[in-house]
Amino acid sequence: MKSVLIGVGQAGGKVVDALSDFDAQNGFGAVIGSLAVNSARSDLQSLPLDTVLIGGSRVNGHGVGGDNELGTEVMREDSQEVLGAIDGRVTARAEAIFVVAGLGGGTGSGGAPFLVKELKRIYDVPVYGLGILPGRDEGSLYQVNAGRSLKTLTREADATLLVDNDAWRSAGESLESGYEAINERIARRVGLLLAAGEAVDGVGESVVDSSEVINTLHGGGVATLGYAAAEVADDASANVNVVTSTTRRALRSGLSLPDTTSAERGLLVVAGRPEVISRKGVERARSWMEAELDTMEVRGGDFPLSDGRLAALVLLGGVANSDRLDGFLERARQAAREEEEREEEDAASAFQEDRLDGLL
Ligand SMILES: Nc1nc2c(ncn2[C@@H]2O[C@H](COP(=O)(O)OP(=O)(O)OP(=O)(O)O)[C@@H](O)[C@H]2O)c(=O)[nH]1
Repeated sequence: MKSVLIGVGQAGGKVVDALSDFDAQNGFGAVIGSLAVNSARSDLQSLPLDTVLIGGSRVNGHGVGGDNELGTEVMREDSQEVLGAIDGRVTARAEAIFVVAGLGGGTGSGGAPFLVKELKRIYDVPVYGLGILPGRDEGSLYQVNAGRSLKTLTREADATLLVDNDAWRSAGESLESGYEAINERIARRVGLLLAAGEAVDGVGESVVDSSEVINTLHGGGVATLGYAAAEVADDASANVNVVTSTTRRALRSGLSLPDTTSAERGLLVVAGRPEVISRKGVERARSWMEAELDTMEVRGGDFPLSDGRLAALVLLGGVANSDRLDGFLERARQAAREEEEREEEDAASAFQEDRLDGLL
């Protein structure tokens, strides 16, 4: 799926960089344009991408410090410049635009939904959000910001693909030190999804194409992506169980939004050498996904690759049930309540002090 990637904020820029790099290194050609937008100059300087600095007159290149309302404001004020920079990149070849952001910060969480809305007014191609949810140990400001941002992003975007920052982190890997590794995993998985149907090695029997990705995301809401890979035998007939068990792992333990148990639509992409992909395995895996997700709409297709391993990539659109998402929303609500209580206490104590001042 020929895509233009726009990163907003620090995480957004780094993930777009990792994705563009993955696509270029593999020669897929699915990423046809990229741009990083931020209110922090230093974050932009370290990226090998075209960049736009926003909010210069407000925050002087220092970022918005987690203030997501300010993040929206600076994007609104400088939106013409951002849209101008995007304009030349969304050519007639573009099939989708992805706006990528960490939803817990200020610039990305506040700026991304506003930018999505503007892009949707201008372009006919779908505009998707790729949102990174804060891990469960991140502070309450991150949870509150992400809760608010998720609500607007899912309303504005054609679909919002969520990656929970705890999902693709290895055991023992701290979040800070693990960003690079997490970004590489995001790049590999999302990069393969975008590349499915693009530059492929050889001709498969039923090659997936971009319209299947678009149809799976069509209808909006939250989407999640799962991935697992395994070694394969050289003969497809010996790989029925490899396809089914890899698909099961992708869905049960490889999702970007873990513990998703039902969705409106699904897509199974099996990547590997065409001669080792078992058709029977793909059909069984697809039926299993339909039963597992409680939907009749699971598409399927191959992604011929010369890679020695076989990978299953599952995309779920219109996520209906996810314990992880529910857990996050509860954390965000709780953090918002605590923030409100703190604000009320601050206001009350200021009032008491004012009264005392007046009496003295
Ligand atoms: N996966 C991943 N998450 C990141 C990365 N950098 C930051 N995050 C997450 O993104 C959220 C913070 O968003 P940032 O992108 O740093 O913030 P920002 O949008 O630049 O906003 P301000 O810094 O407030 O101006 C937190 O939940 C972080 O855990 C990264 O490189 N990869």
